[in-house]
Amino acid sequence: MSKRWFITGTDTEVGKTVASCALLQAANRAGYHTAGYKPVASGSDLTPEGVRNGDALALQRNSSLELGYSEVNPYVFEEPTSPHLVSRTTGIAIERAVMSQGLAALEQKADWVQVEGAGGWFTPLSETWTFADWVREQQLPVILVVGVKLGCINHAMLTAAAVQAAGLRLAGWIANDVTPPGARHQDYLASLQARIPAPMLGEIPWLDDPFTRDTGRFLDISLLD
Ligand SMILES: Nc1ncnc2c1ncn2[C@@H]1O[C@H](COP(=O)(O)OP(=O)(O)OP(=O)(O)O)[C@@H](O)[C@H]1O
Ligand SMILES: C[C@H](N)[C@H](N)CCCCCC(=O)O
Ligand SMILES: [Mg+2]
Repeated sequence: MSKRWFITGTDTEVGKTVASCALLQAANRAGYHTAGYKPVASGSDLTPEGVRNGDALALQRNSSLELGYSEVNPYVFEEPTSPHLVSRTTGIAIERAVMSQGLAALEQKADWVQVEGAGGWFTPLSETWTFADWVREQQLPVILVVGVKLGCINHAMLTAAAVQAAGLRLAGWIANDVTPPGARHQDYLASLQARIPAPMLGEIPWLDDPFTRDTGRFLDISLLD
């Protein structure tokens, strides 16, 4: 049985991909055969190889297994907006079955599969369902990435409450420093630690090059057991 995780965040642009790459690096170091998965990506570029999303490419690069692009990212949209909107505009319906088949295929190959969502917990995938509905269907344990800044305590508590209301396990959370530490930084961390009902796996500092550095060392994945 593979270990499976769903990586959500307190918002879009809070470091889910940075933290996902760090988690993959930590799992690689622990000897897992890892695969990253970005089922739905919006905000992508047309390249000679086809439409490519930066998150998916980063997950592909940091997976220990050699994975084809479409294995990592079945739904790729160019416009950087909410998936339900770009799905409507392009006429390409996002189907749960396709998302689930992609996950099942990676589970055949990898013993550690990490799924990155899009935006925050309730990002809509159509007029009638959200990413959270699929996570619930899949019964994935959730890891929450908190972009540490003013406002994140409320967003973290709302997300933790929603995950628990869905009957899912909040397995851990990661503090990601999206700015240089300000005067209240330690107070924010302590406030989050006191309120998020899951272990803090680590803190990723503010870095010049968060995608090219060895960031796995900032996380303790043994806390996920
Ligand atoms: N620890 C960090 N240090 C410096 N910059 C960071 C850090 N974490 C994230 N960033 C910057 O913040 C931006 C957003 O990060 P990232 O792409 O990981 O967010 P995301 O939550 O995955 O966004 P999306 O919702 O689009 O998937 C990136 O430009 C990244 O370089
Ligand atoms: C384009 C962006 N970077 C993400 N890929 C998608 C964010 C969806 C947010 C939906 C919302 O809550 O408004
Ligand atoms: Mg991302």
